[in-house]
Amino acid sequence: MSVITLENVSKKFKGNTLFNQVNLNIEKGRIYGIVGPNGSGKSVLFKMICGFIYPDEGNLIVEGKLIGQSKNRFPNNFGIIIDRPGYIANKTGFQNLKELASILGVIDEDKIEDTMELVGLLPESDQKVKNYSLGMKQKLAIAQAIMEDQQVLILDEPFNALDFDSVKHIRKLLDSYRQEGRTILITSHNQEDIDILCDSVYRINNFKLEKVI
Ligand SMILES: Nc1ncnc2c1ncn2[C@@H]1O[C@H](COP(=O)(O)OP(=O)(O)OP(=O)(O)O)[C@@H](O)[C@H]1O
Repeated sequence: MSVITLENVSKKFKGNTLFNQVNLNIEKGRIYGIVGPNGSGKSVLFKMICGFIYPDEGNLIVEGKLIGQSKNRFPNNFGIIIDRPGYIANKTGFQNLKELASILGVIDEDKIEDTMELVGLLPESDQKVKNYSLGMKQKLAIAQAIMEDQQVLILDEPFNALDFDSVKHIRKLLDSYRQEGRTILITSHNQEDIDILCDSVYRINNFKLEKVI
C-alpha cells in the first residue's frame, strides 16, 4: 500500500533547481533512506512531504489525499525530525513533551515518561533543556517524533550527536517499528545507518531521486 506518492514534483529556490519532475512511491512498513551531498535537497524533500513547503509543480499525495489543499495542508499523524526542534529552553524535557502532547491530547503523562525512558532520557530529571547536551536534545527530538505512536516517521539525521550505544538502541527501535508496519524515511550521512536499516535507498542526483537499492 502506498503511503506517500510524489508525482512529477519540481522545486526551485531563486532559480536554483533542487528537484525536477521527481516521482517516488513510499510503501507502508518499509524503511527508506534518502542520501545525497550537503545542500542536495534532503531536508527540502522531507519538508515538502510534511507540507511545510510546497512543490512548484507536481503533486504530493499522502494516504490518498493531495497535500497543500485547504483541508489537507499537513499530513496527519507524522512523527517528524527536521532541523532543530524549537524547545522551550527553560523547561525540562518532560515539560516540553507535555506541552507538545497537549496539542493533540491523545497521550497521558505515563506515555511521555515511558517514551523518555525508551530513548534513554530520565523523565524525572529537573534538568532544563537549555542545559541538555546535543545528544540529549536529539533524544528529546526522537521522543517527540514517536511518543504518539505516529505511523509514519520522517527523520532527518535522527542519529546526529548520539553515542555509539544510543545509535544501536535507536536503530533497534526503528527496526521494531518497521516490523509493526510503520513507515520510516531517514537521511543520514553515515552509510552504516543506511545499510543496516533501509529496505530502499534513493540518492539525489541530477535533480532526481535515483534508486540505489
Ligand atoms: N527556504 C529556503 N529558501 C531558499 N533556499 C533554501 C531554502 N531551504 C533550503 N534552501 C536551499 O536548498 C538547498 C538544499 O537544502 P537542504 O537543507 O535540503 O540540503 P540537505 O541535502 O538537507 O543538506 P545537508 O546534508 O547539509 O543537511 C540548499 O542550497 C539550501 O540553501
